[in-house]
Amino acid sequence: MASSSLLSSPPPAPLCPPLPRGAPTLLSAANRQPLLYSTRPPPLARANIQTRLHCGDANASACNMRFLRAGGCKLLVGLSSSNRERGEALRAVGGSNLDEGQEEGSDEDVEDITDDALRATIRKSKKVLAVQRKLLQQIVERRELVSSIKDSVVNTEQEPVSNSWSNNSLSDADVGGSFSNLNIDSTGAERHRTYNSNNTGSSADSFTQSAEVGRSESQPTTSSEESFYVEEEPKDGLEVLGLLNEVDLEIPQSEIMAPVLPEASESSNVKDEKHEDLAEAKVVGLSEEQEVAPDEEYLDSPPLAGANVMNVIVAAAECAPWSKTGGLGDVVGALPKALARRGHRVMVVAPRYGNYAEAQEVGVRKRYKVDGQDMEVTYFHAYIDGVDFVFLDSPVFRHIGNDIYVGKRTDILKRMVLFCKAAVEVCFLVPCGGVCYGDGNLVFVANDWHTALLPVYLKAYYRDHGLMIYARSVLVIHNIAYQGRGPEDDFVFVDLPSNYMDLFKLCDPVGGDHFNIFAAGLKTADRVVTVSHGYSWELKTPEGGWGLHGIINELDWKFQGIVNGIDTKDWNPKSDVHLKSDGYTNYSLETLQSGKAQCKAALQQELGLPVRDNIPVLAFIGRLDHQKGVDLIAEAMHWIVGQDVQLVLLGTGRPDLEEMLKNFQRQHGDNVRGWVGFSVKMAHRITAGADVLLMPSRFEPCGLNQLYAMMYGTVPVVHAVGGLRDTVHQFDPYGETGLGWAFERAEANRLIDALGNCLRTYRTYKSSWEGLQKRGMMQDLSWDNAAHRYEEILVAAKYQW
Ligand SMILES: Nc1ncnc2c1ncn2[C@@H]1O[C@H](COP(=O)(O)OP(=O)(O)O[C@H]2O[C@H](CO)[C@@H](O)[C@H](O)[C@H]2O)[C@@H](O)[C@H]1O
Repeated sequence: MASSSLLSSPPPAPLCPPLPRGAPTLLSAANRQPLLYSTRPPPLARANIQTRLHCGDANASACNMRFLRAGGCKLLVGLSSSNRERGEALRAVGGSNLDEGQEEGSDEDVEDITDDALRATIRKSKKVLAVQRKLLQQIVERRELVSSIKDSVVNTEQEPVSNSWSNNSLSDADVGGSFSNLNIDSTGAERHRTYNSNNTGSSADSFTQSAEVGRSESQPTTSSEESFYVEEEPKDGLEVLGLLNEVDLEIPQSEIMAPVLPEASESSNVKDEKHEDLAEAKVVGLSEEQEVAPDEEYLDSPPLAGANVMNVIVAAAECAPWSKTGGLGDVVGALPKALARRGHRVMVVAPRYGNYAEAQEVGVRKRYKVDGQDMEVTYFHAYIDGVDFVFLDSPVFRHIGNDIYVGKRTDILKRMVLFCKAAVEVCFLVPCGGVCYGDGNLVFVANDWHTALLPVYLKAYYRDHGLMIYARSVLVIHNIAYQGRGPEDDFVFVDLPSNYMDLFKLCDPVGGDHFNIFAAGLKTADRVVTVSHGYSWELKTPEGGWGLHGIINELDWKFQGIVNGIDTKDWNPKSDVHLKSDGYTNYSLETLQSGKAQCKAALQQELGLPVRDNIPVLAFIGRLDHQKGVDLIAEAMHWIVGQDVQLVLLGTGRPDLEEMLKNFQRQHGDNVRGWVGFSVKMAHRITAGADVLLMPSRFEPCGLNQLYAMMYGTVPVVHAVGGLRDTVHQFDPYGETGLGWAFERAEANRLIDALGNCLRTYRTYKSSWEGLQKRGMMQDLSWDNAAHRYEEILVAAKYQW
């Protein structure tokens, strides 16, 4: 067994010298301020990060402190001289987190600072307390409402004639329906909670939910126990106020414990404060003069990860919108934002393939050895939608653009070696918002074979040496067909001790004895995820596991499927930026018929097809390769062109398939368009303008296009495999249920059967068609559900030893 040979071998020397924990090692070129890390992982993200600043330049220091305050840090301010300007600068940052640590500053300065700091802290605390008070009020009001509802129900049963409900025109649905309870999907998994904002006041469920906001998880929901909370209020209040009176201005617990994200914009700050406030909501008694009008904005905060808040670093070869060749880029561009919305501190690390306007150089440089050559990496950073995007710049990545996997096998391998070596250290090197992530409470999320070396490096360079022992790794399988296979000699490139070779060795009928990067990553990661339930099952079969099924079966205990979500900001017909010109229009469920008809006409016009509203427009979007089954469409072409339909294909990939697309257009110019290329704009426009999306994929780990299609009222016809089986439920004309057509075998005649039924429904059964469209659009396909599932995996990894 690979693992036993690893254990019996002497620990290999670290190839990249690890950074000693707790040492002030990292200097940002811009600021050159040593950053100290906490030596124990805090219970919550960044709970006890301390940073010591030496204030040379007043404005720079103030600026740094803004960052640090936004990052929830406790500042220990070292004053190197006293002057008015510096005092002003310090006041400008609010100073609520200022601490002692005056090395040479005058008492006057310090008093000013501490006064301001005290005032700011009190102001902030008042705001927090006001929100908490409002929450309690809501709890009480809703409890009263619920008990009055219960009374009414009892009265109804006792006095059927004088029914108080009928007076209020409230049905049963009104009582429990404002909060749609946990939706259970076909696998029995919890899907989502949704609130009906118009009706929260009358919902028992919404009452429970609101009450939970102000409680720790273990706290019960019965009314007697709720009153227990109320009785506890004064004690909490005293605790909070006591904190304010402490001379050394320790940060109030509410600030320390809350997940806080670095400052980027006003709006994100407001959101962060909301998180703080609600996460730590405890009720305190306030005197009249202490009362502050609660800010309504604080109250509609999304659910938090609570005590599960972690530091998460997502590493991937591509990240939309900066780099994307397919679904991996989409996932890496969107999932981190959903995790950040839950309160985690989240970073995405990706190579910098071009000049990205949003990202600024952070001034840190580091050299790594790859194949005996020194390669320098510089780091660029942008903070967007609550996520730190860190791009690694090196000549080997530069100017690749979207041709991410260009070059020889060994060139790609070396790029990924460099990327993974640098990515595993990014938590020490890049001061996001002024503070590095550090290695406490940290989990890396690696994606596909390109970053499967990251869990291996984490182990070989660090954990085997007693370093980064609290950091964990999760590996996500987006597509097992690409594994980073090569001859065993490739091992020299990955720069690992020889006893690690066992992890990479694989023998299968396809590759014989070979070197396999995905295999090593799967064995080393603390948890493994794949992107749908269907695919998680298929991966364990010889047909679906592509040689890795044996390993996947062995690691079943740490393996799970989570269906991808979609970025509902990017892919939303209501707001899609690509539908704002050239005759296209945004539309919603309410304007579906007119909006979609307009988009269809605009698409036909843009592609030079006859503009006809009664002809069904079929579409295919995807990589042109064996996986996507575009050749099945080719086989069915003779039938398709006889159906009075229009067909639009957008794709790039294998040259022979690209040529095939061009030929389709040449041969059937009146009805078929084959667009060879990669165009995000066209992908959006086709999704909006088409009536039907074809996805005859031979295998499909999850598939995003069918999800996008359903969001846009475009009905999918798919091969029932992997994530397509999970997400496209077969239309049942009798029950008027289902979302599209899913055929059982990847064969042209099956595709023809399914498409035939689909076209018949489109032409003959208009109301059924509309039902299909609407059911698709009404689903909650957002990443928020999946992010919750990922969070469970991250926490499981955290407690994995
Ligand atoms: N020519 C073109 N022009 C513009 N856009 C194009 C395009 N070709 C493809 N795209 C876009 O690329 C994405 C493709 O995503 P998919 O999930 O369908 O497939 P992919 O196989 O790349 O992803 C892999 O990873 C994802 C994420 O986990 C899994 O869903 C999937 O099953 C797995 O194969 C979509 O956003 C699509 O619009």
